[in-house]
Amino acid sequence: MNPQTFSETRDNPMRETPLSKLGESRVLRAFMPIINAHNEQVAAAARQAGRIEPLEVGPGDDCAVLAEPAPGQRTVVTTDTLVEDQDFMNLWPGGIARAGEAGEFILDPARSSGYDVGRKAATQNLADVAAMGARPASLFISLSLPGSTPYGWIDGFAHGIVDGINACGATECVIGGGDIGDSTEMSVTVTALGYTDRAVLRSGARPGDTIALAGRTAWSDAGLRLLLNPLSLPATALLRAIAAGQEVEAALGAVAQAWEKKQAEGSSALPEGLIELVRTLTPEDAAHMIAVCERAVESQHHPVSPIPAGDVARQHQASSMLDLSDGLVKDAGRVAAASGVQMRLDRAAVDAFAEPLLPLARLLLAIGERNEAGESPASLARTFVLVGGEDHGLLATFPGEVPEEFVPLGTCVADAPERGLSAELYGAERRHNAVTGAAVVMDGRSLDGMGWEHYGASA
Ligand SMILES: Nc1ncnc2c1ncn2[C@@H]1O[C@H](COP(=O)(O)OP(=O)(O)OP(=O)(O)O)[C@@H](O)[C@H]1O
Ligand SMILES: Cc1ncc(C[n+]2csc(CCOP(=O)(O)O)c2C)c(N)n1
Ligand SMILES: [Mg+2]
Repeated sequence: MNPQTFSETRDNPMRETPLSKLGESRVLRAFMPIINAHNEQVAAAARQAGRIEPLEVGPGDDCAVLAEPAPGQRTVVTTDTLVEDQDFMNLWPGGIARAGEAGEFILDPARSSGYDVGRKAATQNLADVAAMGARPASLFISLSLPGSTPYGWIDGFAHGIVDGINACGATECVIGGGDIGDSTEMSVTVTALGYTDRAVLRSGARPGDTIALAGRTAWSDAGLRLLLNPLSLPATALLRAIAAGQEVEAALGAVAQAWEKKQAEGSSALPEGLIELVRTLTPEDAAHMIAVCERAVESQHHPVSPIPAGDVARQHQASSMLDLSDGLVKDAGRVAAASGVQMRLDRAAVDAFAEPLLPLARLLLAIGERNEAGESPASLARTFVLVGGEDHGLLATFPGEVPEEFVPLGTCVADAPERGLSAELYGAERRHNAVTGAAVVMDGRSLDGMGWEHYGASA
């Protein structure tokens, strides 16, 4: 997966040249046309639609000058940073095996390219803007990169930002400017601005509102787990061999040998669980499993947030909204805390999101993924849905009709009195509420505490 990334496949004579050999102004001279071409496209579309062009002054001066928003519009602003080895890796421990030309398997770990980082940086900031019920208007990009970074990385990054904007459907969003500077590690900070006539906050959810999700969840986390597990390489090589019709024992022999060669030291044997699993697979099963793996890794590298759904949610009177970056339970818990309600998730709806990930959960269990909730693929796939972050779907609550972009996931109920709501509001609900004081509940059990935590571990 993610084999030849954008910058690696493009014919660019400066591709391998380190930034330190080029200097800031030459880097910017090469980088800016990619940004300007995108801005020009957005401006042309605005002219054609009879809208005001978003940038009065684009990149090149001390500041950008943004066109005034329409009367009554509020400006929303957010910023987010991606750091090497915390949010992406230049070289991951695992990845998906590729087929070589002679039918052999290439067991090289995945790399995050500049293009991948650009896609992710754009999406995570656009999602925050959309989660306020706003339309993204502009991005500002700060790049801190070691001088050894090849120019191809930054060229790919610019294309990744532009493709990220387009893939998410943020059609009115321009790139207003940024900064580039030397650093010991790679880090990328994007600031995003957007406009709305009503900001949808986390604090507006009320008892009786329907909880619903637009876009994906769980996939990016499943992809992360594959990328972090070195055994994903021989495991996916086996799947490819079986999918291609190779006899299972022959495939096991060939992949075990290739994997042994690849490992300089340490244990190189294929896990028993993996051997057992692949012996049960038909070529069709293996083909399906590898397709699910590819989609998951693609979701980690290139998450796509349904940006227009943020505006739709606002128009459908969404009472609260946020993007899922840290996992359903953790992020729903933020709405619960801000709104003073309890979020009750519907098990069947959660399982419907988990179902397509079952083949990947089976594979991950076979290569040693720990699953505290039990050993079944179903419980691991459900865990991806509950704790998986970084797909940047939009989680909203609706007092009335749920727009078709959103899938219902549960209901807000009155909170326990000790968490802030009055006894009158809480009322009869208390008798049905098996877990008082919990923010997020499923099947009458508190799910609080699950999710991604910087400076901590993902539960
Ligand atoms: N260094 C900081 N200075 C000021 N405010 C901060 C700082 N770090 C975080 N915050 C604020 O804390 C809140 C939570 O930040 P966080 O980055 O978790 O946002 P989020 O939307 O929950 O996550 P994500 O950005 O992944 O969607 C935000 O309102 C943010 O503005
Ligand atoms: C190398 C590597 N390790 C771990 C992760 C997982 N991860 C990083 S940040 C985050 C939550 C959102 O963060 P923020 O709130 O800062 O947007 C998650 C789930 C990754 N992507 N890459
Ligand atoms: Mg957010």
